[in-house]
Amino acid sequence: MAPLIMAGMEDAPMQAAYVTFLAGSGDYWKGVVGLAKGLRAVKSAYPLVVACLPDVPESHRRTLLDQGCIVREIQPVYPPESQTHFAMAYYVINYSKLRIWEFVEYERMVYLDADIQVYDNIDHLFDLEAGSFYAVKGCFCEKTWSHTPQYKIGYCQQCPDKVAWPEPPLYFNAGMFVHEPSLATARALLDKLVVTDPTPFAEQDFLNMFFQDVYKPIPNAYNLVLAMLWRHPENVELGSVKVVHYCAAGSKPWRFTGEEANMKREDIKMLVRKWWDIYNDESLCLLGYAYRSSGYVRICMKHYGRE
Ligand SMILES: O=c1ccn([C@@H]2O[C@H](COP(=O)(O)OP(=O)(O)O)[C@@H](O)[C@H]2O)c(=O)[nH]1
Ligand SMILES: OC[C@H]1O[C@H](O[C@@H]2[C@@H](O)[C@H](O)[C@@H](O)[C@H](O)[C@@H]2O)[C@H](O)[C@@H](O)[C@H]1O
Ligand SMILES: [Mn+2]
Repeated sequence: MAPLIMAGMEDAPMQAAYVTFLAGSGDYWKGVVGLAKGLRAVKSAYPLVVACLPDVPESHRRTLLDQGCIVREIQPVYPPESQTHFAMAYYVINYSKLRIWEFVEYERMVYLDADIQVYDNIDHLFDLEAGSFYAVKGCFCEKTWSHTPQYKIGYCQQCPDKVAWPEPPLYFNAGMFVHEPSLATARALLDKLVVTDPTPFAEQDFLNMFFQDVYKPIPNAYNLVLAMLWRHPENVELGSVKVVHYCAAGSKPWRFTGEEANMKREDIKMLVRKWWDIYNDESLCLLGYAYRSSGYVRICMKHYGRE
């Protein structure tokens, strides 16, 4: 039987949204505020959903609501007990990202880490063909990968011809990806997680394994992992980068000191300044932006003869 489609529903816009993840009472909320303002700056047509763990303070949630975010509390997801040492101890909380597959009010979501900024409109990602998992290929050259066989032989998928590696599966950075929420997928992820030993890159390793057969790489411009600037500068065209991922050690703009390795580079300092320009731009606050972009301001200015 043909699905019931109400008149006019056949061309209803797809329910889609950007989504990020916020945990703890630390300062990552500043990353989310920056991201919300950055998406407004590039005139994105989609909202930003924030999947918040219960430990995110009310004051931080209020700030995100004031920035027009849709705040959704999620319950934590923990990996099975193990002796695994994560590349970063706090990576254990990142498994909670898996909850975003439960946001089934959306057909399509673009996930962005809170330490990401969007500098060019990427709304077209929502129109990618359904059925695949889209993300940008990671890089194995940083010391954080020293536990892996590919690091030990100097293999990286960003320069696959440099050192031979027999048919490696492609591996994405899980700071940004396009996905399709589904309760069946959410269930399958959690069922698989309970029987999968944790590994150093936590949910990033797990997602790569789970979506290995449907993963489709998208260009580096959609998730510039900062280490690419010094590890594979030949693969980076800074002028055409759409999304910057401040994941290199010491590069989080809201706690930037410039002390860590590579943080005195001019391109890094420029990208951190760019992030702050957006974060500090009052015109991108929800209220200012809404009034300015609606007719409201024009009516007021006409009324007071200031148009
Ligand atoms: O204290 C924390 C640590 C991490 N995160 C979230 O988890 C994501 C992944 O952590 P992070 O970006 O630091 O990992 P990286 O990409 O730098 O390896 C962050 O972007 C945040 O969205 C958070 O909300 N609070
Ligand atoms: O929990 C594991 C994390 O793994 C990823 O971060 C890492 C990793 O990708 C390394 O490849 C890089 O060397 C490193 O810089 C980067 O921070 C994701 O960005 C993050 O969201 C999260 O999934
Ligand atoms: Mn990140």
